[in-house]
Amino acid sequence: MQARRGIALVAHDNCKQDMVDWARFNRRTLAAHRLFATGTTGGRLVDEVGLSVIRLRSGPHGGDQQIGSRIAEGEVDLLIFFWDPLAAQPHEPDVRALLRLAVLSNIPVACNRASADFIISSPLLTGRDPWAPELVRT
Ligand SMILES: O=C(CO)COP(=O)(O)O
Repeated sequence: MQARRGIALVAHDNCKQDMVDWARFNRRTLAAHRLFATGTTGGRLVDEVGLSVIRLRSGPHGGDQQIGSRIAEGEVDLLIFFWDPLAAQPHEPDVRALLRLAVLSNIPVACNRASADFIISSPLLTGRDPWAPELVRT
């Protein structure tokens, strides 16, 4: 049984469908952890994926800063943040501050699906031992 981790999920508007699809695919693993999300992202994860999520404010209204404070308090162990590289955000300073704090706190951060796939398949999250005898081909 894996330890229950705090996972923060955040996506900018053009990336929200990606986040929903990714979370749906990884629903079982995610559901075993304590999930935090910014407002709109969290709403979609609750409504469309059926996950239980601690919803904070919407990003432009302070949600990124709230996630940052949860990181500073040690409640968030990893951040999945699908930020949009093609659109300017009105709350860009908050986005930068969140990413800065995540790096400073040395928690894993995934900013796209490929990285998120690596992190979510970690034995630290799945509880599956990759060297378990039944998984090792001889
Ligand atoms: O803006 C965001 C992250 O910077 C995300 O906020 P929402 O999930 O409320 O759209």
